[in-house]
Amino acid sequence: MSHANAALPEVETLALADLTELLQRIFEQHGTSSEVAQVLAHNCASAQRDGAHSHGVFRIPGYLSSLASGWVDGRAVPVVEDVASGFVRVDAANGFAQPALAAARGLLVEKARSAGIAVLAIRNSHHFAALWPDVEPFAEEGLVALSVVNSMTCVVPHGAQRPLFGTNPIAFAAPRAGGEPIVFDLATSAIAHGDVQIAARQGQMLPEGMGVDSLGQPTRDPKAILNGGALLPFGGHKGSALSMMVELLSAALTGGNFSFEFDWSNHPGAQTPWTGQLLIVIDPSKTAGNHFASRSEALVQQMRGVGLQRMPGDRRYQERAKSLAEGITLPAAELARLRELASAR
Ligand SMILES: NC(=O)C1=CN([C@@H]2O[C@H](COP(=O)(O)OP(=O)(O)OC[C@H]3O[C@@H](n4cnc5c(N)ncnc54)[C@H](OP(=O)(O)O)[C@@H]3O)[C@@H](O)[C@H]2O)C=CC1
Ligand SMILES: O=C(O)C1=NCCCC1
Repeated sequence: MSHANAALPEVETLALADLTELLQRIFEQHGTSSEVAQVLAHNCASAQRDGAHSHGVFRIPGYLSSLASGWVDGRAVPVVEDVASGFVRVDAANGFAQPALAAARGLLVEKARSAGIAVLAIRNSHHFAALWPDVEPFAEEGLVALSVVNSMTCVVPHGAQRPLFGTNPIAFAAPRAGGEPIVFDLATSAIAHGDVQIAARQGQMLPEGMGVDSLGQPTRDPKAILNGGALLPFGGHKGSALSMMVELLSAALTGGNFSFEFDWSNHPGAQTPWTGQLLIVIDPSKTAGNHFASRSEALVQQMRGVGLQRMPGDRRYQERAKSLAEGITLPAAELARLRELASAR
């Protein structure tokens, strides 16, 4: 279905399953195994379905240029190790983080249910996506999940002069009795790198306080941030401390790279950070019996009761419901490019 309007670019609407299948073909055509293509396509289509514009199909060119550069292995087979009662370790073998998580997921859940808590340490991995798809499914199964991943040097630690940290998101998911899981997913930078790229492409200025130029001076110009400048942490020293924690948990604890440790200069086109990821999964029945979901619901109701209009996740769930009912709308030119990429090279 396509529709045009004199003032608006032509757009096309397609079903989630069709977008997923299209993305799977793209990945397969550009050097991934069909197993990896399936996981990445599902992840990327889910982000687009939920209106995550900086981490949906926007990311496809970056995935493909990284694959073409040889920086990441699209056919990597993750190696899962059962290291201790509450710990699972995965070497992603220089592949993407999501297939590594998929390979370890069953063991992780089994351990979380038996021990009450389990930790998954992924190393040697590339994460180029939104983080909430990694935690939300655990909450749908009644578990509480927290994940962190570090990215690439582009954030100046609070009080420092030069960038060191990545944009380092933290995602959390918890079950709730009266509705969709409570989920938040936030970069520890004042703005995600992807949103700076989108603003630069659209010729828009950023709000104050997001970044600095190459001389370390505050700027609202996304191009100045991307060309030699840097981002700032959110919330000054507080976001900076959280970003430091993400580096420690995602890299030092897993055996992955810190955001400043990898050098992709010999791989022109490389865009996927080669780092690590940590997930912690908790079975709330071990401490709260059957009460956790009703207690989290009570908290949500109290928050609504004091006037909260928007919970983290509300926007995504609304976008999701709309996409599932009406289909996913993309600019027709973008969809045409995706279809070209999906056809044989
Ligand atoms: N792989 C990687 O290395 C990286 C990935 N990312 C990804 O980038 C994405 C965007 O991150 P970021 O820009 O920080 O996200 P946002 O600032 O847009 O949102 C952060 C969280 O706050 C919620 N939220 C936003 N506005 C409000 C509001 N007014 N009231 C209540 N809740 C609100 C969002 O819910 P909702 O979703 O419903 O809007 C979301 O859970 C994330 O998915 C992240 O994982 C970022 C950095 C690096
Ligand atoms: O938006 C961001 O910030 C990032 N997203 C994917 C990985 C690199 C950083």
